[in-house]
Amino acid sequence: MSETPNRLVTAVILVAAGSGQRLGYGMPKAAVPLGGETILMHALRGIVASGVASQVCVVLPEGDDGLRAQCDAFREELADGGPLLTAVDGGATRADSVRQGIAALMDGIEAVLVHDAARALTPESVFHRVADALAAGAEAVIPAVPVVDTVKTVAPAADGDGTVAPEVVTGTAARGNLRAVQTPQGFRAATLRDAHQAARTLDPEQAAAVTDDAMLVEMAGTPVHVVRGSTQSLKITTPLDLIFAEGLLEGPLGARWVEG
Ligand SMILES: Nc1ccn([C@@H]2O[C@H](COP(=O)(O)OP(=O)(O)OP(=O)(O)O)[C@@H](O)[C@H]2O)c(=O)n1
Ligand SMILES: C[C@](O)(CO)[C@H](O)COP(=O)(O)O
Repeated sequence: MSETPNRLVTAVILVAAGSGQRLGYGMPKAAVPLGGETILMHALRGIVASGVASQVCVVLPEGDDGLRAQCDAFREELADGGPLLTAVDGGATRADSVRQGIAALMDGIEAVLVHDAARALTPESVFHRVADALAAGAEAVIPAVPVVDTVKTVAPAADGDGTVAPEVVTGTAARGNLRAVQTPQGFRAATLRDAHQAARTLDPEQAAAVTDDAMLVEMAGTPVHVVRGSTQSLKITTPLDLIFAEGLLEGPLGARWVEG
């Protein structure tokens, strides 16, 4: 029978410095209320409950005293023996915010999980699958779920066709090979550091096309392994997503639904 290898000393970088434009609440998304707490607090509690982290490094909107106070209060709430909770200011892009988190990692961290605060309801089991794959020897691990829609590529319609519709289909992706990728994304600490260091040489157009940390590791030619994600790890991006998230918390049984 195979045994689960010992987990690596792990930090979770929780990126929460986004402005939440698409949610449209007029405040940073991490501060938006969800089931009586903020999105930030749901994300933080989920990470700590998973037990994978020796350090949690929260990356906040610069100068947001309210969210920083929530982190300070949570630090007090954590029992002795809980993870070190560090709070730092974020940057202009998600990748900049991740780099701010990397700079604040404590000595001795062997693995890093980068997690979106926007995926505030991620089940503990997903953290475990990512951490266990790293412990088993992977350098990079991402959680993902199968794509349920048919996905096509498009291009602007040629002159004349635009009177009918603005775009035409150029191809249909093979759905069996497609995965919708989530967070937490896990990496050996050196692998993540090197990938983000290399990303500093990208031109602005290339940098804008980088939408997750795994892409940077892929560019370095490092294999990125895939474990099962969860539909409960939805990224709260639009007002409809927030309605779904409220529904998960306030379901008919009055309990948080957990999809392992
Ligand atoms: N400069 C940024 C941009 C994003 N993020 C974080 O990255 C995650 C994914 O980003 P997204 O869901 O796009 O959040 P926002 O940038 O806040 O959303 P929007 O694009 O609608 O403004 C979020 O947890 C967000 O807080 C961050 O830490 N720093
Ligand atoms: C990292 C991510 O959550 C993986 O799906 C996603 O790419 C973040 O995208 P966003 O546009 O920054 O929300």
